[in-house]
Amino acid sequence: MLLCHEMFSSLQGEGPHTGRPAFFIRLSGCLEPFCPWCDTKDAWFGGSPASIEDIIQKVVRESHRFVVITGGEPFLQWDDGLSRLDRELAEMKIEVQYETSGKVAIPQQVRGEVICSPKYLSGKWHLARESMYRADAFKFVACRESIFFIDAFIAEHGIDRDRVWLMPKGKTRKEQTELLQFLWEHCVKKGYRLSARLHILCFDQKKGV
Ligand SMILES: Nc1nc2[nH]cc(C(=O)O)c2c(=O)[nH]1
Ligand code: SF4
Ligand SMILES: [Mg+2]
Repeated sequence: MLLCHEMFSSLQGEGPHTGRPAFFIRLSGCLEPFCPWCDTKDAWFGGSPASIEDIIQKVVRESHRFVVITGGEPFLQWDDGLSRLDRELAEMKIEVQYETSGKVAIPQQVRGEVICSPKYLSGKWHLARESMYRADAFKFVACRESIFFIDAFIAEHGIDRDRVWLMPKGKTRKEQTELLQFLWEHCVKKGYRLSARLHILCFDQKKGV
């Protein structure tokens, strides 16, 4: 069983697969330190139990070949069923992408693609050491105030810049658009990539998209 906050079909709004149709599984539960800008606070606690069979049936019914597993922090439930879901979707040749903060160690044996979005809070980064080695790409929620710390983190860890996406901080279309030009100019300077949060540009503050 997995504790699930919501499941929905939408477009992947963030990172390397932006614009791609996807089935989203938002698992419940996150851990401290919580991010004040979090747009999924409702997923921090609680959730409804869903069996792996039910989840797979939903993916099949919606005919999706691409599944995004997010949260909350999805890897909190790795040993409670997520490892089985990961294996079964891989066996069905359904592509899986994880969205994680990396605050809990990303399991080294995970088969899906892992997009890690490290969090800078109270003057430090909150990333498990193992997460650094397993992440396939890094996505940073950025704004004018945090850009210095993000650059320093990327340089310190020698992260390949082709694996770095900057994404504007902000829950509304207005906040997003105000940052895009600044972030793009910074990406050009540093050799990073830019990601909008396309679902917010498309749907603004609508839930479940
Ligand atoms: N459309 C859409 N794309 C997303 N990519 C990552 C999301 C997330 O909440 O982790 C997300 C989300 O919530 N919606
Ligand atoms: S790690 Fe993600 S889900 Fe958890 S509080 Fe931060 S933004 Fe929200
Ligand atoms: Mg989201």
